[in-house]
Amino acid sequence: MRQFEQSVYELIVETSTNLPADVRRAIKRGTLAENQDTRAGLALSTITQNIKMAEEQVSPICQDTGMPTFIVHTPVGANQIEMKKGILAAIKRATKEGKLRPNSVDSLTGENSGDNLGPGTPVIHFEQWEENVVDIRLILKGGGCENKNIQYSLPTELEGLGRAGRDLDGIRKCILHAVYQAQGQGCSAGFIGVGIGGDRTTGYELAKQQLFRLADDVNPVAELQQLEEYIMDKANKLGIGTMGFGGEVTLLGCKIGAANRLPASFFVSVAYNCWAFRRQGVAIDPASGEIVNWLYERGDEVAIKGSEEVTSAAAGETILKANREVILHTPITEEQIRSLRVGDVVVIKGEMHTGRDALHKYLMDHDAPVDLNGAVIYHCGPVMLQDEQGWHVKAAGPTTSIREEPYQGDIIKKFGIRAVIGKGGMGKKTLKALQEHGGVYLNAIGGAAQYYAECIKKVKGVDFMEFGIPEAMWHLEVDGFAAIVTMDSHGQSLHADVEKSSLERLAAFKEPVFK
Ligand SMILES: O=C(O)C[C@H](O)C(=O)O
Ligand code: SF4
Repeated sequence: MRQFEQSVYELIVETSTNLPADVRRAIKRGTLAENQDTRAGLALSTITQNIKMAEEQVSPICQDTGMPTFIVHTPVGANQIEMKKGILAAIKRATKEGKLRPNSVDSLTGENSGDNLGPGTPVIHFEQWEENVVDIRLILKGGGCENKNIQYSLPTELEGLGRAGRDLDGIRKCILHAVYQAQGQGCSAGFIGVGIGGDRTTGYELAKQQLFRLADDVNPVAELQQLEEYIMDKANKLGIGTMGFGGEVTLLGCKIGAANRLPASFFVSVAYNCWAFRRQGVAIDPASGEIVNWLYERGDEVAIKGSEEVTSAAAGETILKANREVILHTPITEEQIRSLRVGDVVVIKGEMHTGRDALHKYLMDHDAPVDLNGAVIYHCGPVMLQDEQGWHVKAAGPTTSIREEPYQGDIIKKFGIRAVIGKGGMGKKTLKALQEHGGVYLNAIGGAAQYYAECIKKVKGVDFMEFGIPEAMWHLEVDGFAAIVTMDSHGQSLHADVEKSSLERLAAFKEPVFK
């Protein structure tokens, strides 16, 4: 069984660091369909560059390596208990080596187990089959896109689309709405798996199972194939675009499955997956435990570059080309912030401090361990490794900022923070605080964890390690850290604008299509 554990370890590393070929092709199609000189086009170039960097460095594509979920088919008589032990050991090793972020958090105490093991994590589904091979598939789906999953109970009323009944047309409306409500927060352009029917639990399971289909397969059920094509076409007319920046490409894949339901229930469950769509699988010889073959074509066989060649790994360069570029040295003054407008590209040199859910809650009624006057807060939960020289950043992209909405405005004012970096945008309360205090919200490219890790030159220190690695407050020295102003100190928010215009576009699909 020792070899089995090694095989699962290889599966985990491959899944976390190398996007499979079908996903790369979908991203490449998206890149070619997007206007290169827009914010969305440039974000796609950054994503492309990040995918290459992760592959070359064998490091996580995104810092959020998600909830490891295994679907395992075993021959009759195979020892599933031993296999489970092998999977757990492989998870532990991959975490220790920085291929997975410690992501298993006690829901009552908030304590991070540190090794990705704990009640309910990882998720392992075993099923027997009559083949003489072990088939293991793994998906690493991050928390930000998981938060954008949605389940509808038909009939219902939907914003922009009106009544959705218990028929194919009602299902159509739910799926379009699911894409709309995700906006850029799940790191669009995304992939969706849809489960029609089942109960609340199996509906979501069915939705997630769809994500194991190939991105470019053809649905064997004719009406579902038709619906998939319709959704791909119309969702890409919503104008949400990559990272919610507006643009032509909002959805990269749509896979729909159906199961029977109870007479009283009619669920449509949607699993939203970010562009960092990490899933792979291996067939394993049950006797030796060795990998026989990979179940999805591996990414290194497909060049990811789009029409525009992205060659330089120098962070910042790609998104700088088309926009006004402003270099900010920390600490930042109010005057500098007031000169910034939505659409500007900012390049930060100096210090930034990470802070996410646990820290924001804490700072509401405690002092900060460092002076935050003129400071930059980065919504980020990095992957970190420690050796004799100290801490090293292995992956460090932004996390979804909206979770901090209840705290952010107050914290900006209390500590004199000037810039908040994250992704997906924030709400009205934060916008008001930015205006009153003189602050700015900067959108980094979600999932581009290698790209941003390269901008971090030094780890200067850390506070609150008791919150666990992702939630601790890391003090980082950065250079060339580029992000886009999407909320400024003059009351402008790109996120509010895109949300409004995409709702108007959604409403254009109100009339029945499938009778
Ligand atoms: O937890 C994270 O690092 C990011 C998360 O996946 C998110 O999208 O917000
Ligand atoms: S940060 Fe974005 S790319 Fe990474 S897991 Fe979250 S949603 Fe996916």
